Amino acid sequence: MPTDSPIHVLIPAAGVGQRAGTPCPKQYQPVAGAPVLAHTLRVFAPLRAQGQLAQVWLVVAPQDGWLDGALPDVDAHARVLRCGGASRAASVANGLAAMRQAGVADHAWVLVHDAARCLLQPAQVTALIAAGRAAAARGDAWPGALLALPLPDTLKQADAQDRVAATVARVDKWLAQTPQMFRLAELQAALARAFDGDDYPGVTDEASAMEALGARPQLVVGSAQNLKLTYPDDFALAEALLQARALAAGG
Ligand SMILES: Nc1ccn([C@@H]2O[C@H](COP(=O)(O)OP(=O)(O)OP(=O)(O)O)[C@@H](O)[C@H]2O)c(=O)n1
Ligand SMILES: C[C@](O)(CO)[C@H](O)COP(=O)(O)O
Repeated sequence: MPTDSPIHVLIPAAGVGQRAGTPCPKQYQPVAGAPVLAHTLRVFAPLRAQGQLAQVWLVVAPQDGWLDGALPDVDAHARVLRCGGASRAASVANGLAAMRQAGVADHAWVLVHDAARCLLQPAQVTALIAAGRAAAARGDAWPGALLALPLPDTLKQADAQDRVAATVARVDKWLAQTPQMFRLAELQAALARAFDGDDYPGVTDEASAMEALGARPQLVVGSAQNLKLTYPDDFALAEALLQARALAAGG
């Protein structure tokens, strides 16, 4: 299979953001002057303009009533798929099926990226793409790669009462981030294999589904700034980081 297959981005954005406690689904919450999702889409714009990316696909919930108001120009940045599912994995699986129906090749690369990680930077995407292609070029079975962060803190294992049961060696532990890069048909097959008729138990990211097939995706050092906005405090941090970047860029 060609290592230089077209590269697509798939952004699952069909969650409700329950833990964030925002008045709207967190991907539509304004941060530093724009909805979280607008910042996320903006990361991929220069890569598309340079021809590194073929298309960005955005998965929202079928009943989403926020997108058109929050991002009236979304069609300029992404093809919108209103096929979100009950879980992140279901939204990704539905998005992949829609991409294939739309004619995207089986061997195309797909970079799955959380809408809620709006602090990703284009250089990290470029590094990930290089690692994914290198995995294919060296002949890895089910080649792929993901951004991740070596664990920066001491890791504790808890007992049922939240007391420390053990200190776990952290030298080989990483925190998975997104984007995660795999070939479309291989990721689709991995998710189909994980489906139990209702949901995708144990599939908390794309790599976990691929690992169950036997894949050994390449870990690529991301950044602590590539955080997933999950809890209320995360929004103030994102606001500060985005404003600092705008200032540094002279904006
Ligand atoms: N059914 C779902 C659930 C999540 N996501 C997306 O997957 C990403 C990561 O998920 P998470 O941070 O857990 O988002 P939510 O599910 O919205 O958050 P919560 O679990 O707090 O409700 C988000 O961009 C979210 O919109 C999705 O597309 N479809
Ligand atoms: C995919 C992910 O962002 C990798 O860290 C994470 O697993 C998503 O978890 P969530 O609980 O669905 O937010």
